[in-house]
Amino acid sequence: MMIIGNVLDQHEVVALREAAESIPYEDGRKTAGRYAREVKHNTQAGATTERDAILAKVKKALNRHEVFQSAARPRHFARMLVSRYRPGMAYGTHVDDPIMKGSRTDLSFTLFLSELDAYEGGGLVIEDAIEERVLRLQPGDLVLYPTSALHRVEPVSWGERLAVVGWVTSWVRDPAQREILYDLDETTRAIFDAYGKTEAFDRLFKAKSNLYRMWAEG
Ligand SMILES: O=C(O)CCC(=O)C(=O)O
Ligand SMILES: [Fe+2]
Repeated sequence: MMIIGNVLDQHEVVALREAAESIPYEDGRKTAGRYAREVKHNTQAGATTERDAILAKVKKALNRHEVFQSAARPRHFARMLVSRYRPGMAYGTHVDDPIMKGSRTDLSFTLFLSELDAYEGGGLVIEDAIEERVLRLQPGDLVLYPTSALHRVEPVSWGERLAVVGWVTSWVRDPAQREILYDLDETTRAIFDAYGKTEAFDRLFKAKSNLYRMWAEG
């Protein structure tokens, strides 16, 4: 699990939030699986060109974001939604579908759009083996988490919570392998910054690239 700050800058967040405020929403149960449907009480933007323009901007921001790329290694986005919670809405404990629109879902993300003082409640709660984490992030910040995790959205008691949620099919399916590649990205960058493109750098970068190729699926 990872929090990635400033995926959108303040200017971009305001523009996307305003766009998200003025499009039509429909019952979120439309895209929920058999059991998740029982506990999903929210709305999501219907398929309009305005919604698609919002999602395209988010996709572009994620594709140019080095940390997101290094952590998620997206092959593509299986699905993206603009979601809206108003008072009384919540999404109870569930797991997301393993396959969406014919693609395996490896990682889920929530990109928060609303100001923290624009709603009460609405924390994203993610369970791991040891504890539950409650996340309520600043607009423009994103949490990336394994799609395998149980999670929920706490009831919104006041205001409005807007977010873009999405699912990534990763080139590298195994989280342990993704972590090794992420560490090697960080290390190669640090060695390059400190010593430049030395022979040792070339050898390390070659090893990283070869591991990536070995593990990449598709
Ligand atoms: O809105 C969120 O933070 C997560 C929503 C969610 O779990 C889902 O749409 O499957
Ligand atoms: Fe979910």
